[in-house]
Amino acid sequence: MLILISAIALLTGFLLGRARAMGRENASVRNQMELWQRSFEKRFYSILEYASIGMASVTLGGRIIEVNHQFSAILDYLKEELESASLEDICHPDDLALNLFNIDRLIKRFTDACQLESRYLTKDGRTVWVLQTISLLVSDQGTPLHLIIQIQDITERKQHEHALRENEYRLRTMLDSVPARISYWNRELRNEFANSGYEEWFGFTPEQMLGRHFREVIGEERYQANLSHIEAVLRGEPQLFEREFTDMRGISHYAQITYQPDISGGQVRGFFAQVTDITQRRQSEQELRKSEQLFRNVLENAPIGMALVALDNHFKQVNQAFCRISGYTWEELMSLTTSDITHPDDNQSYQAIVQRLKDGEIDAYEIEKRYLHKDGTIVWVQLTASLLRNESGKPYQIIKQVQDITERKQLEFDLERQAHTDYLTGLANRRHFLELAEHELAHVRRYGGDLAVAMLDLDHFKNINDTYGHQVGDIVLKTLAALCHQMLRNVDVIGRIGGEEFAILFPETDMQEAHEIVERLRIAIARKDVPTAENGAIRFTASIGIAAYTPSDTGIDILMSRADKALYDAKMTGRNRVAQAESGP
Ligand SMILES: Nc1nc2c(ncn2[C@@H]2O[C@H](COP(=O)(O)OP(=O)(O)OP(=O)(O)O)[C@@H](O)[C@H]2O)c(=O)[nH]1
Repeated sequence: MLILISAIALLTGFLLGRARAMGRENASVRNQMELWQRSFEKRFYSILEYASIGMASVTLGGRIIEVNHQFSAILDYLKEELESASLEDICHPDDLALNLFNIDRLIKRFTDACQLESRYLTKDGRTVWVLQTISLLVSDQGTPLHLIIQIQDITERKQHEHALRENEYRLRTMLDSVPARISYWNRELRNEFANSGYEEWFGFTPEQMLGRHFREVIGEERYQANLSHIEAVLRGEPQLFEREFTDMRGISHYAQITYQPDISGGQVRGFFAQVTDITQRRQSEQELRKSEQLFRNVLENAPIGMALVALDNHFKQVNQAFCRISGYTWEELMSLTTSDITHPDDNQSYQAIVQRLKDGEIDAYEIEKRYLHKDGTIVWVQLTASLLRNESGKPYQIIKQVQDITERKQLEFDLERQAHTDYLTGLANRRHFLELAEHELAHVRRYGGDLAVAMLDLDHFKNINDTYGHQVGDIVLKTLAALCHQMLRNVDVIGRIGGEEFAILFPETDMQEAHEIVERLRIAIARKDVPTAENGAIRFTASIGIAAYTPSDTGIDILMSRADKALYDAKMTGRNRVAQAESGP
């Protein structure tokens, strides 16, 4: 009501003042005025009471005298509750001081009214943002009477503004944390946005970038270099290119640049620029290329064969040395697998070890194996294989290094043969014969079966030597070896165990069979002509003792010594004959 009265008082005061000034102050006018005053009173009362703006009449000391409906509605109070409250009760504590300061300025007449956004508290403590106008009501004499406070609820707008600011803040924080320079340029090439990345390279903060021309930011030279891309993006064509450049600190970078047009309604309004530092990527790409080149060079020029093989055994890459070793061309090998060139006898064991590698049981292996050269010959190789894994540790290829060791292998075989063989006759030497015989005896003792041994000694060999010479004696020895080879089975082992002493091992043979065989051999020997240069053909004979295995032959020496005894008997009973050993030691 006081607001109303105050407003009417102001208005009637104004009208009466005007009437006085016009010199027409008389009773009828005064009456008329009072009528107006009453009429206004009624109309303003309803207008102000139900105005959409909250209004309050407040004493100069801050006590609320009267509020309209909207004022109490905004603050969620009953009108009566507010009319006994003070400004301190409803102002937000953080805004109270400013409000009191402004009221003080009004009272001191430094200003007529003050408008500001301020926070109030509702009855239940909620914060309400209002647009607040405070004005001072003064008497005719100019004495301050009351304060009139008008408030408009702007909480929703403030919340939107706050949300917008939050979003902007988040977006900028996000864009500032992106490891790239991001900016927006309008058609006039003036900057409208830039993240903080530009400062490091070009020396401009995002704020300093705003409104600057593209040329000014990146410099004339770079601007000219990029002009064709700028023109293209302004035609609506997205751009992607790379540039090497030095930043303001003298550090050189390799950058990938994208320009994305901002098109609206078919018109290019501007473009987004994104500059990504790809220096490290470029360096690692270059290093990778270098190491790949190096690897290729090493592979190609390596003196040993090298091959990259897929897990399905297909060749993926081979060098010249590998082609030489295998006899196949690069193209041929690319359609072959390692099994295709592996000797069939080695393939099974080879595949087994490759499988262990693929299964991750082992990371590398080294073996000697046989390849089949394209021309069908056997190539012995020493092969070293290592598993290659991808970045996630999964096996994906095998790298193989292959050395041709055929010559070395041949030498080894020759040496081994020499170590086992009698140089004159080519038969097994004493040591090797004993090894084989011992092995055979162990087999029989374990699994059962027959085994016989014959000891053979040339008769009066000394006479042959003495009569025809040592050379003829050698020929006789070789002739005997050849005859044995000719007449005995492949499984029989023949050894020269002394000067003119020989031993023959007959696996799976009993005494009777052995006897028949050596008897035939004895006859053949006796009938064999040995041609000599000076004396025509000569003949020689041999005495043979045989022993068949019995369980009491616990070692080959026992079995052989029984055969030796029989040989002695054969010698003693006239030579050129076969004698059987008694069974048992
Ligand atoms: N030509 C030649 N003679 C050898 C070789 N090794 C041993 N002899 C000879 O073989 C002869 C063996 O003679 P003896 O042990 O007396 O036996 P033998 O003359 O055959 O008489 P019996 O065995 O009793 O029939 C010796 O004269 C040896 O020099 C050899 O490699 N070449």
